[in-house]
Amino acid sequence: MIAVAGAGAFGTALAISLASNGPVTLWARDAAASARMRERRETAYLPGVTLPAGIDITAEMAAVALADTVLLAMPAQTIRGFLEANRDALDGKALVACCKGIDLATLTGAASTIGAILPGATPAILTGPSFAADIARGLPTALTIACADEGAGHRLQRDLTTGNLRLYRTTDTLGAELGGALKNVIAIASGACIGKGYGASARAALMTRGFAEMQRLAAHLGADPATLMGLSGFGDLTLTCTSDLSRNYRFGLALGRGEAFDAGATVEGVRTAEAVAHLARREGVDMPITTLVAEVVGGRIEVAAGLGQLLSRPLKEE
Ligand SMILES: NC(=O)C1=CN([C@@H]2O[C@H](COP(=O)(O)OP(=O)(O)OC[C@H]3O[C@@H](n4cnc5c(N)ncnc54)[C@H](O)[C@@H]3O)[C@@H](O)[C@H]2O)C=CC1
Ligand SMILES: O=C(CO)COP(=O)(O)O
Repeated sequence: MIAVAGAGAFGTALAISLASNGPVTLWARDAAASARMRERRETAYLPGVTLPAGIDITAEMAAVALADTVLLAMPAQTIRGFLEANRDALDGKALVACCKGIDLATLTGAASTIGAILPGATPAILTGPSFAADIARGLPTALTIACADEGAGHRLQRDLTTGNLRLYRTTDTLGAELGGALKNVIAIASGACIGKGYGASARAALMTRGFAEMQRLAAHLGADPATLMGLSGFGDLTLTCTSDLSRNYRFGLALGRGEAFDAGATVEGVRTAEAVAHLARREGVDMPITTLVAEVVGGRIEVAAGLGQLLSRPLKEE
């Protein structure tokens, strides 16, 4: 039995896709929102999409406790608190983190966070190029399922593959969680680049050098370089840095244009930029683009001055 915890855009989209395989429980933390979704079979997160009958929408954690696999589809900064608050319901299960960010307090990704809080659980990561709006409409994509336990990884790959989601398997949870988190920061930089009017050539250069620093940090921390080259790294970076459907990219666009952005939107790259800037400094890894994004979103430097700093760095080998 599968449950999805978090009934925002992504959790609901995943539940819709999984419901084509069998019954799914979708847990929303807000009881009133849960009741509304159950009654109307729709959500403001996915306009125009009807929730299939196979999704059981609930605000009861007891319903989640019945599942053997729980997908965690909430913002990265909330995962730790959620796990701590629901230890009894979640321990011993396969917990598949679907968030893309680094925890600001611990500077770790979700698989490490799960392992630290619930030693009896099996941590896994589901990540890769996948806009909720696409998945909810049944459009196809391919994702990475990462689980250090090979047997559990095979089971998750089988159980979470659907008619529109093709899953590739790896045991490298570190590489998978880093790819998904780090690309959001580069997506903000890409949006700011376009918003400022620097053009597509500059964006391609930023994406490429951004990818170089993603790979540098991942290799330093012990991830498999091949993971970064796959769906969770290169694949998602490409999508998020080039599409208006990405909130991180659109947030960057607004920054570049000097416009305000929806304060309630989930823009993972903001806090992850700050977390990764700390991590890079602590580990002695050179990450100039991520560090500048942290400075820009923290309001300590303007986009134009940031680009000036990048261009005036000492010349080096590629
Ligand atoms: N929307 C998308 O296209 C995709 C999103 N993701 C990732 O999924 C994660 C969630 O994003 P979205 O669903 O898009 O965000 P969202 O803003 O649409 O929804 C967030 C959901 O998390 C819930 N939530 C917030 N704080 C919580 C807490 N403390 N405890 C429990 N639940 C809490 C909210 O009530 C809401 O239902 C993010 O890490 C994002 O990077 C990954 C792939 C695609
Ligand atoms: O991760 C995503 C697509 O794979 C979603 O990107 P945003 O969070 O920037 O909207």
